[in-house]
Amino acid sequence: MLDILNMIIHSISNISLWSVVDILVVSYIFYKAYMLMRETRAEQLFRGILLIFALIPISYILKLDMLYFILSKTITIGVLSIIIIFQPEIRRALEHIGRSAFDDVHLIEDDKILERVITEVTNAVENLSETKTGALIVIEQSTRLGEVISNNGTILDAKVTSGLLENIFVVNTPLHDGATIIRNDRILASGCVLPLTNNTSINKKLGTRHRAALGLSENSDALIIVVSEETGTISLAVNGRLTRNFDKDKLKNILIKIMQKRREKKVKSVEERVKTWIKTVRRKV
Ligand SMILES: Nc1ncnc2c1ncn2[C@@H]1O[C@H](COP(=O)(O)OP(=O)(O)OP(=O)(O)O)[C@@H](O)[C@H]1O
Repeated sequence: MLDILNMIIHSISNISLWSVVDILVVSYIFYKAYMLMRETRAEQLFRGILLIFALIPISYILKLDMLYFILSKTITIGVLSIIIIFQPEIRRALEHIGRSAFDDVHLIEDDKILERVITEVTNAVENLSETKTGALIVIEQSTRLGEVISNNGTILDAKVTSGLLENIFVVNTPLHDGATIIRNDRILASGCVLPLTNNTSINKKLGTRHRAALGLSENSDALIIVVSEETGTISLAVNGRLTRNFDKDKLKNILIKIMQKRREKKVKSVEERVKTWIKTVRRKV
């Protein structure tokens, strides 16, 4: 016991300033990773890994050779298995980091243009709902959806008008199947295949159109509007949540609000970055 105590005291007395910085950086990364995984199925697994990480040095210090051997091997094999099992979560986390690290390019800056685009979209949605024409409309924000578009999508690059949107979804026309994607004030592509959600708690009556909307909202910050072919119900999927029973005005207000908020967040973060940069330069001069 005295040996162990001596070893701990010796190790602590050998800690340098760089080791402290190292520990702080690693702790910060672990904290951020935990925050990203919170409330996902990876959370419990992450806790398990932390426990194993904590037990490895303890088993080493206490000379529990068998336990130490098993735990260290578990970590090596475990890391590989985690990458395979949690590929969607890891991808989402990396996209999230990428999104906050780089400037957003697909946000409508001008309020008049934003209002016009959303008015055209919501007018179309109202008419599609009245005629019970199934539709899936994606409004891109900062997550680039190029990969989704290249999945069978047909590039249109046309001005957003309610007439064109309604026309796209007319049954038995070539582009009515799949999603239509709007980038800025342009209808970028139609007939796009979206990723389906794995969420098992979604209403069993909802089919693949709604599942596709929810799936994309889990993987991006896009706003996805669904018009049900069966009931004409208007739904909106945002950030992994599907909200149903919108009318035109409610939909218009919420879309404008979310898009303006996203833009303010961007302006703020750019301002903050510039301010920090100026402060650093001043300090150095
Ligand atoms: N992965 C996908 N990406 C884009 N669109 C899809 C995808 N899967 C299905 N769809 C669209 O949804 C249509 C099928 O809708 P389905 O009836 O299964 O969905 P639903 O959620 O019950 O909607 P509705 O209430 O309109 O019937 C397809 O014809 C296609 O246009």
